[in-house]
Amino acid sequence: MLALGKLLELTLAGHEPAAKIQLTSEGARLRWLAEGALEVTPPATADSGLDLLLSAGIHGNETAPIELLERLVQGIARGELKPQTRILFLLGNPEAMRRGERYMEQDINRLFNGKHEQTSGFEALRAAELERLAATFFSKPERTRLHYDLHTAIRGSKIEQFALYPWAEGRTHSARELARLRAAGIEAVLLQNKGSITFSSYTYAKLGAEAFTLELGKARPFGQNQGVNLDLLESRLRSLISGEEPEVDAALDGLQLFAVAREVIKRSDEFRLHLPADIENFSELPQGYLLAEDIAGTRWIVEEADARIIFPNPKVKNGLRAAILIVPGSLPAA
Ligand SMILES: O=C(O)CCC(=O)N[C@@H](CCC(=O)O)C(=O)O
Ligand SMILES: [Zn+2]
Repeated sequence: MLALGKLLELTLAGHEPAAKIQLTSEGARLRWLAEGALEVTPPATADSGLDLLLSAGIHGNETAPIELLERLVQGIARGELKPQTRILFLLGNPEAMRRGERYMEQDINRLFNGKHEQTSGFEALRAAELERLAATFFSKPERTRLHYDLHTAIRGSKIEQFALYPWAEGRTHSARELARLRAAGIEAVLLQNKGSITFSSYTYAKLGAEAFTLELGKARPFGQNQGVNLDLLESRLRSLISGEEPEVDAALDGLQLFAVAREVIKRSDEFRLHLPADIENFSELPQGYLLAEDIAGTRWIVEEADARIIFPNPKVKNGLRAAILIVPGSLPAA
């Protein structure tokens, strides 16, 4: 196997490879761009016109998606997986990956869309670098741009694999992309209705990519991901990469759609979230339920019918999202 196929090993060891460019026997080019960043260019005669950004490890302890990207990189480096797409593999937060932590000082996934300019430190620099790498990768005109930012969640979930679809002014959510996700095993999609500071929001809003955060199960350490079944996603990614994607059924085939009702923002150290510690994502909350309390008598009461909760986390820093209240959603009529 080509040495650059060991992207995860290189990244965990903090090693810069001596040879930055290697070619597979079929003529695909692997180029190491920076720590945790590998670009794959197919032979010109086999280029389908798709630019595919696959990122994982934006949160360092979310290892199942990192292991998935590792299998894809190794498949390409061994010549088993023959790319017909340009691909950028990004391992988001190498230092946090080495330590098995979600982040070191700051959550990188709250530092995009310019947020990194308002702060300093390792993660701010890395967010700026990730934006640069993505912007350069997606700078070629007249190509199709697709970004999957792969994550696992802190807690269990009533819906195991789901996606968050960013929002941007003047753009509509694509039914075809939703069908593609459904075919990859995604069971539900949360349609965002305002801009955000996550990586997928950046590539969607600023770089014109179709972009998604994918939540693929519960976060566990390296080597302990037997409970996270990524077979369907991996098989669809392989077929996308090799230019053999099966026809995507236009029907969404049971895909559940949700909309954001409200983001619960933690304002102070007095913030209290009134949920059991082991509550699962997508748990339903009754109308009238006192969800949270914060400084100066602020009370978050569930007013929406059929509301559910995702990503409840009272430990986030003040000013950040401590939960999302969601309701059933739909695509606007075509
Ligand atoms: O389990 C949790 O509470 C968080 C899981 C996670 O890291 N989710 C992403 C979602 C990103 C998005 O909103 O698109 C995050 O919080 O960064
Ligand atoms: Zn994550």
